[in-house]
Amino acid sequence: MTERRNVFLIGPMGAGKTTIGRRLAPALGLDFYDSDELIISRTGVDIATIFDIEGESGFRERESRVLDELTQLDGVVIATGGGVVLSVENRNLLKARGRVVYLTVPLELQLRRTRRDNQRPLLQTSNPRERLETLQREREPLYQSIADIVIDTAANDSRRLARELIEQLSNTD
Ligand SMILES: Nc1ncnc2c1ncn2[C@@H]1O[C@H](COP(=O)(O)OP(=O)(O)OP(=O)(O)O)[C@@H](O)[C@H]1O
Ligand SMILES: O=C(O)C1=C[C@@H](O)[C@@H](O)[C@H](O)C1
Ligand SMILES: [Mg+2]
Repeated sequence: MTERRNVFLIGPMGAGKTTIGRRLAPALGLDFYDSDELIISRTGVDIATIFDIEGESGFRERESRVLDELTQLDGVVIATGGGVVLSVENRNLLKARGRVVYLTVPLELQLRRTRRDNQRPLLQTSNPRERLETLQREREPLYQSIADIVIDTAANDSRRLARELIEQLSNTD
């Protein structure tokens, strides 16, 4: 078990990692970071552009560097990218340096939540439903393998979800 106060939010696109992390951090008196947003602000371009120029592997390298840096802090909530669990090094860092919260979301809701913006290059396909299903099949065991807490976000109210999460975190101190 980690000595750090850190909380790491993992889960697929549209699970609400960014949305809930923003609420959770001030409520816990911790600082909030979003790894996707940090990558965007450091490179000065959006994630789709990074995928275009460097491929997914270039993005994954950036993501691993940012994750290593952020998880060395103490007292942070980090909203990770949906694919962060693909690398065993990332999974080990997350497991060792904080408590890991896996946010789950049913497919229909996930589709609805991700439909609005086109910033997610992996969903720029003719069949986003199939893509989300495939990604989830591949990643579900990886999310589960490092999760300390699993929360279903289908209740659809981020304020209540943040409260529920604070409760669960205090029970697993
Ligand atoms: N609990 C919720 N209730 C209603 N809407 C939500 C909830 N959580 C997230 N949303 C909405 O779903 C969309 C996606 O949420 P968010 O960006 O937080 O997901 P994410 O897990 O960070 O995804 P990504 O991995 O792509 O960064 C946003 O428009 C957000 O407002
Ligand atoms: O699920 C994924 O692989 C991704 C999720 C987003 O958070 C971003 O990190 C990027 O669009 C890739
Ligand atoms: Mg996010």
